[in-house]
Amino acid sequence: MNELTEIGEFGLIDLIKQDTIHDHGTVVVGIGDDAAVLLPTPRQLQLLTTDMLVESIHFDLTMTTPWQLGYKAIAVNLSDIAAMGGTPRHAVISVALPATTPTEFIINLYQGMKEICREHSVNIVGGDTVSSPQGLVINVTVAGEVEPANLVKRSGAKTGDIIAVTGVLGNSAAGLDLLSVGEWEEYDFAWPLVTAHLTPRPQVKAGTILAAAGATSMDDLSDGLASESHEIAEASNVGIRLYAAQIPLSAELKQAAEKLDKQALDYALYGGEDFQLLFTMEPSNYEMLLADHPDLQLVRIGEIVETSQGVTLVDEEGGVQILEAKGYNHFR
Ligand SMILES: Nc1ncnc2c1ncn2[C@@H]1O[C@H](COP(=O)(O)OP(=O)(O)O)[C@@H](O)[C@H]1O
Ligand SMILES: Cc1ncc(C[n+]2csc(CCOP(=O)(O)OP(=O)(O)O)c2C)c(N)n1
Ligand SMILES: [Mg+2]
Ligand SMILES: [Mg+2]
Ligand SMILES: [Mg+2]
Repeated sequence: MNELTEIGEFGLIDLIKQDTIHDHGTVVVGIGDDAAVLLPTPRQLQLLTTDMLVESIHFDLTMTTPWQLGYKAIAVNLSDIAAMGGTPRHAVISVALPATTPTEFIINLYQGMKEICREHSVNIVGGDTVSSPQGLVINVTVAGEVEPANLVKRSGAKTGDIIAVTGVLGNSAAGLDLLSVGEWEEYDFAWPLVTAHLTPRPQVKAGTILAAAGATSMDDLSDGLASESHEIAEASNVGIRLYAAQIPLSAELKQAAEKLDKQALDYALYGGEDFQLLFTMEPSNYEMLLADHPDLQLVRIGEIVETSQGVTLVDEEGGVQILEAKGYNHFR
């Protein structure tokens, strides 16, 4: 059992099918028919999101194990459900595989996917498997649910709201740079950064707590703080003022930045793939949230201002500069 040519498409699907359903009550039909059949929770809004990972664009097989890649492919999608205040329920997974892919690779890829699905009780209810003439492509679609009152869009930020994040930023991008340079095992600061990049933890629990606490807008940080701040500013028709000194940077990121001759703050602003949540909230609600949830690593990084002020960054000396919307952008 070495290459896919030996077991074929259907043999592969049989291998994938095991351990995919956690919530039998909501899956009427899972893998094995023409479509999955799902039972939605009454009076909940249905969320549907999809993100694709393409070899050489989103991952490099010399830097990641298949298990880590599978974990991340699901994680980035759960992150988008989290950013709406929702709970992920079901996933469909499509893979385009070069025919020379070892069967072992696919098994490990799915083990990574199944691990994170187990952590979040997400059912894998279907997918598609095709051959690829060149490079591996993984597309995941996740369905989730949210109470109508807890839905958080990008568009609800109001002047006077605080803007905050759920954890440190920049680790993932620095991790990618360390992986690209190689020999990162030599540095004791590298591990949390490389881990943040290869197996990001989607902030699903935090997302539901923030939603219930009255977040007025929310977005997940896939493209970097600068870019996602602009997304919220535009969708909400507001301005945003961020304070460089308040942006949470890990000690490991600072060490890595020094080693790589880069600015730690630049990783946080423009790096992307941190998959923390960026959200806005009325200050009084935020104070209550902090008191009720010391378990969350929330950090206030700025405030919502008038639209005319645009999106700005206050530097450590108090100087105000326009924050460009640069970050990860396909095709640019
Ligand atoms: N090819 C596409 N066809 C239809 N909608 C798309 C396509 N690509 C992106 N979108 C939509 O555009 C919006 C922004 O996409 P994206 O930047 O990928 O969001 P996110 O950063 O949350 O993953 C989303 O509503 C997404 O569903
Ligand atoms: C080999 C490799 N090169 C570069 C990157 C960096 N990178 C690729 S895509 C991306 C942004 C996030 O991906 P995208 O498809 O834009 O996700 P979305 O915003 O739709 O969630 C970043 C930072 C990477 N992860 N791996
Ligand atoms: Mg997307
Ligand atoms: Mg996304
Ligand atoms: Mg993007």
